[in-house]
Amino acid sequence: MPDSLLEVQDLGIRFGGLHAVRDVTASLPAGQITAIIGPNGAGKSTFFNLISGFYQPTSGRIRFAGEDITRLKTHEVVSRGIARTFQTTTIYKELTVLEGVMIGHRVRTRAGLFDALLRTGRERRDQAESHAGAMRALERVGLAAQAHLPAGALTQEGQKRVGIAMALASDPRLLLLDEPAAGMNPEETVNLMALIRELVAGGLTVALVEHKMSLVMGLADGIVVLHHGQKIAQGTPQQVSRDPAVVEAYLGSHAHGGQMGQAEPGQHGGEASHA
Ligand SMILES: Nc1ncnc2c1ncn2[C@@H]1O[C@H](COP(=O)(O)OP(=O)(O)OP(=O)(O)O)[C@@H](O)[C@H]1O
Repeated sequence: MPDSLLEVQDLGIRFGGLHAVRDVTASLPAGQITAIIGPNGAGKSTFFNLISGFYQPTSGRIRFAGEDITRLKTHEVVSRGIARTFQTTTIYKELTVLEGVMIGHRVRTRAGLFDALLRTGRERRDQAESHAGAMRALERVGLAAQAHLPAGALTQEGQKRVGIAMALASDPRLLLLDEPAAGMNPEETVNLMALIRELVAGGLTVALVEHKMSLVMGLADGIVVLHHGQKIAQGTPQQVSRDPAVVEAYLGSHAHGGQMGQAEPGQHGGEASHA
C-alpha cells in the first residue's frame, strides 16, 4: 500500500442546517488516481472545496504531505502543492493559450501589483519564470505547438487541456479534477483518460470527481463514495460497484430524480453504474 499524500479526518462543513460534508475520514494514496463519486448533492464538490481551501471546514483536519493544512487559504494550499480544475474552467478566449496558462503560474510567483506596474527586476524575472513554467505545463498536456493560438480557437478537448495546464503550471503534487469529462464525447474522454494516466506515470497524484462511470471504472485505482455528505464506501472499482450500500444510494437517488443516469448503461461499471 503506497503512502498517503493527503489525509482527511472527521472532515465536515455545515451551511446553516445542512451538513454538506460530515465526518469524512479518507486518504489519497501517493501516485494513484482516486475517484470521488456519489449521487447529485452528495457533497463531492464541497469536499474538493474543503481540500483546496475555498471553504473552511467546521470540523476535522486535513493533512497534506505530513503538514496540517486545515486552516490554510487557497493560495497557501496551492503553494504547498495542491492544484485544481473547475467543472467549467473559465478560459480567456481572447488570450493566447500560453498567456492563459501563465496566469496559472503567476499564483506561485512573488511579484505583486506594485512590481508589475513598475516593471521591477523581480517582475521581469517572474515573467520569464512564468513563461518557462507555462511552456512546461503545455508540453505535459500536449499543447506546446498551440501555445500562440487564441484559446478560443481550440476544440472542447483542447480547452479542457488548457484548464489542466493552468493547474499544472503551479507544479502541484496533487491534482484535483472536477468533472474533467463533462461535455466531452467518447473519443475525447478516452484521450483525456490517456492524458491523466500519463500525468500519474510522471509522478502526479490525482483525485477526481466524475459522473461518467466509464471513466471512473476505467481509470481509478480507488474510489470514495459519498452520500448525503458522508462516506459510505471506499475501495477498488470492483469492490465499490458490488457494495450494497452504494447500489442502494444510487437506486434511491435515481428514484428521486438523481442523475446517475448520466452513467452509460452497458459500460463495465458494475451495478452502481446501472442504477
Ligand atoms: N456554499 C454553499 N452554501 C449552501 N449550501 C451549499 C453550498 N455549497 C454546497 N451546498 C449544498 O451542499 C450539498 C452538497 O453539494 P455539492 O455541490 O458538494 O454536491 P455534489 O456531490 O458535488 O453534487 P453534483 O454531483 O450535483 O455536483 C448540496 O445540498 C448543496 O446545495
